[in-house]
Amino acid sequence: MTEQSGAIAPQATFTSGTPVVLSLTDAELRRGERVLWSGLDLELRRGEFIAVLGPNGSGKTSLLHAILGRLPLSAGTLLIDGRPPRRGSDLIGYIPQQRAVAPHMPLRARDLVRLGVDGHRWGLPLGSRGLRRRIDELLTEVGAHAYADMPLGLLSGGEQQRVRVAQALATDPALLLCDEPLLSLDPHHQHAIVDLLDRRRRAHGAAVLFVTHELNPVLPLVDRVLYLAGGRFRVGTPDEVMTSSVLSDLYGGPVEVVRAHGRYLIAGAPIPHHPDHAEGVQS
Ligand SMILES: Nc1ncnc2c1ncn2[C@@H]1O[C@H](COP(=O)(O)OP(=O)(O)OP(=O)(O)O)[C@@H](O)[C@H]1O
Repeated sequence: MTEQSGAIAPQATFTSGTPVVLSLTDAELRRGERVLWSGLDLELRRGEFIAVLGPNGSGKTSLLHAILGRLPLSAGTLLIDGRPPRRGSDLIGYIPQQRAVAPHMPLRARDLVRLGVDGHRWGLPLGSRGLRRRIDELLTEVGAHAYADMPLGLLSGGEQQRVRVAQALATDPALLLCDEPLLSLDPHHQHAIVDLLDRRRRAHGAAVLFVTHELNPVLPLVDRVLYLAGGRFRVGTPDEVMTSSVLSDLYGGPVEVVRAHGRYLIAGAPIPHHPDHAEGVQS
């Protein structure tokens, strides 16, 4: 059984009158012959935080790619701020899954953030002084200014992740898509990244769709959970979804969920191997 931490109750930053940023209606996504999920109805409002959980291959990253306009739905509709998705939208900030950066790669932290600032810009480019100021502001916001001129490949995983967050915030997005941003970070760095995202959500009303295998580190922020498994899904508050009966139903086998001290302890989900998990245990 694995233990996941998180003790504070989430404080809603949105109401039913808050604008909807993302809406999926009767959405289906296929990859090849396989239906990853279907019949998905989901609305995400400004300031709302949804954790996306599910075993390997259940279609979590593919959902983000559909929202980014990289993968078309096979059925249903997907709207971002009322319009169909398109690549490079200023409305979306994206923190992709971490990949190793070669130490000799000449890209500095500020270069990566610059891609976020002017890679999206349609209008007049920022003057070089304005551009530098904006990049400095973003790096300062995430506490990464000290290593602005360091090659990315020489930064630690946690430092790189801060820089990726700065890049994702560059256009002041209404929607943040985060693909396992806490992977391989120690609890201190996990907390720092979660805190950055939460501050942005509260100060700017960004909605967050957060793909993760570990719910507890973000539990204080989570308004709802979208759990994908075996081509099916459940959406609801953590207490509605993270139950033995819901997860046993989704997995088609016995799963035990215990809530203790504001944490979920889960055992028995029949998942394929994942590097971050003990066998047979799932968040
Ligand atoms: N380019 C592709 N062409 C065809 N199938 C693909 C492609 N990329 C991914 N898939 C398949 O789509 C399925 C869903 O992949 P996806 O990466 O969305 O899952 P995931 O839930 O994010 O998994 P993980 O937890 O391992 O990151 C997988 O079975 C995968 O093999």
